[in-house]
Amino acid sequence: VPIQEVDPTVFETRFLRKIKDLGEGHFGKVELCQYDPRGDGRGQLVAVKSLKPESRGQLWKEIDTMRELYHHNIVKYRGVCSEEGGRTTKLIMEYLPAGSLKDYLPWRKHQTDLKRLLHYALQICQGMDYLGSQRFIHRDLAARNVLVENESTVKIGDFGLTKSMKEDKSYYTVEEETDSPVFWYAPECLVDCKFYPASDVWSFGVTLYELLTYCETRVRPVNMYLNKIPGGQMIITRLVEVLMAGRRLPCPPHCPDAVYSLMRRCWESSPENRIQFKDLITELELLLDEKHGGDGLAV
Ligand SMILES: CCCn1cc(-c2nc(Nc3ccc(C(=O)NC)cc3)nc3[nH]ccc23)cn1
Repeated sequence: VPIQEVDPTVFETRFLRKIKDLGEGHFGKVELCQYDPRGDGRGQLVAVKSLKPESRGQLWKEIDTMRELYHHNIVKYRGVCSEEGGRTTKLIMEYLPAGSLKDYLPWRKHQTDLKRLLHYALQICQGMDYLGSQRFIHRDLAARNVLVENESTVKIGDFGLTKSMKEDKSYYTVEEETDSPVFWYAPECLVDCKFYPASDVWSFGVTLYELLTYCETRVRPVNMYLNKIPGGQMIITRLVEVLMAGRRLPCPPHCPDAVYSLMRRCWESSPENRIQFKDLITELELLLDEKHGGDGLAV
């Protein structure tokens, strides 16, 4: 009898055992499951993403996106699990035990020095530079979407809003208005609903701010912008006014000037003036480079 060829990317519902919820969003949810086809309790742990039925079409776009991405700093696609008749499909990914930067950093503040924060920043840029090279725009880069594999490796862990640019376009125009992460959005996204690769650089700048503040909720972007908006009533137009007036998130406590100036170069008003991921990689490597005796990090 010919050996039965098993496609390792096809997961059967009957062997998926739910262990706990990992994350919830407007999209749906991500659960920790054990995939145990042998039934010996030694199956692998996987992260399983399922969407609310109305956004099921979106999940297939996310699956097709993840299938094509291979990079050390992008969470690995494992496969799909289709319930009976493909009514509900689930995306199977590698499970990262330490959770997102938002789960991890506040608890590990004292074991995470500036050098390690910048190493995380470098890895995020490497993942994003690769994503851009595949002509994808992420549109939701934030600390909550960066997962921690271990204390030396982080990966971009969610592609729910990622879009590929049409061949003739150099940006993506938002059709549906989902409850968007406006505090990570560049002005052109808020005003014109246009997303350039440079829009992801803006979001990286906000993510770098989150890193340097260890994702402390007291100083998280929404609080910092809200107290800049008169009356605290947050309307997108108020946020746009604050940004158009040149206001930006403040330099985090103990953040070296060299690092804050990188953030500011991510927050140039016009997309074409912003630093690019490949240059952020160079700058971060310089700051991290021993040869410079870390003098670039003089606070
Ligand atoms: C980012 C928004 C969507 N999302 C993705 C995930 C996810 N989480 C994890 N691991 C994880 C998460 C949380 C915790 C925890 O203890 N929290 C208090 C521990 C481990 N591995 C993943 N692989 C692929 C996706 C994914 C969770 N939410």
